Amino acid sequence: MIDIITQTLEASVEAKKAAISANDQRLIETARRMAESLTAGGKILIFGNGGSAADAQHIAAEFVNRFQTERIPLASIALTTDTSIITSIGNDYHFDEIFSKQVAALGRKNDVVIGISTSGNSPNVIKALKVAAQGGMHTVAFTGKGGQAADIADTTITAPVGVTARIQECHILMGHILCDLVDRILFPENF
Ligand SMILES: O=C(CO)[C@@H](O)[C@H](O)[C@H](O)[C@H](O)COP(=O)(O)O
Ligand SMILES: [Zn+2]
Repeated sequence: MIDIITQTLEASVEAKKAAISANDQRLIETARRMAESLTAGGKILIFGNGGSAADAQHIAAEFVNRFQTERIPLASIALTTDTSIITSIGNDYHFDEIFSKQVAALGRKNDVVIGISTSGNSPNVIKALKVAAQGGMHTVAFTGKGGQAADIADTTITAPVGVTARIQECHILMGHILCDLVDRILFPENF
């Protein structure tokens, strides 16, 4: 059993190294775009399914509350939390629309919209990225190796490995890096 633990650790480390070297420039560009949107009064909308829904909520909380430096709250909403909105859309229309309807209702031009999908193919994430793009929002896909989301989003942050759990471990690392970079751009006096 200890070998499983050791192998998992090694796989996670290797996955993160591969993800960072594949996305370092895109992370900097995305952080700049997020900071620009927030400075202009925009917000960050984030969504995904399962573990990625948890990641969406986790990252949105880092912006609204704080990450590592004391600073004003930053506008971010995870579209994965309101069960009345999600169940009514899923029940009255279709589960594929649970995020896109929220983007249509809440999103504004120049907001940054982040869709997280380890497969890159979840229909509700794809649909929401499309609606965001139609609304003039900047779209970012967090995926595994790519998928349909990569064909839609303005920027795709990949985790070039095949295991969903390893992809998610890369996503939350890169999500935290974005939080840190945005804070350093917006509040340089704090560093
Ligand atoms: O967290 C895990 C697996 O580690 C699962 O809950 C996973 O998030 C779910 O199967 C999702 O439905 C997968 O969707 P996606 O990441 O492919 O868009
Ligand atoms: Zn998971």
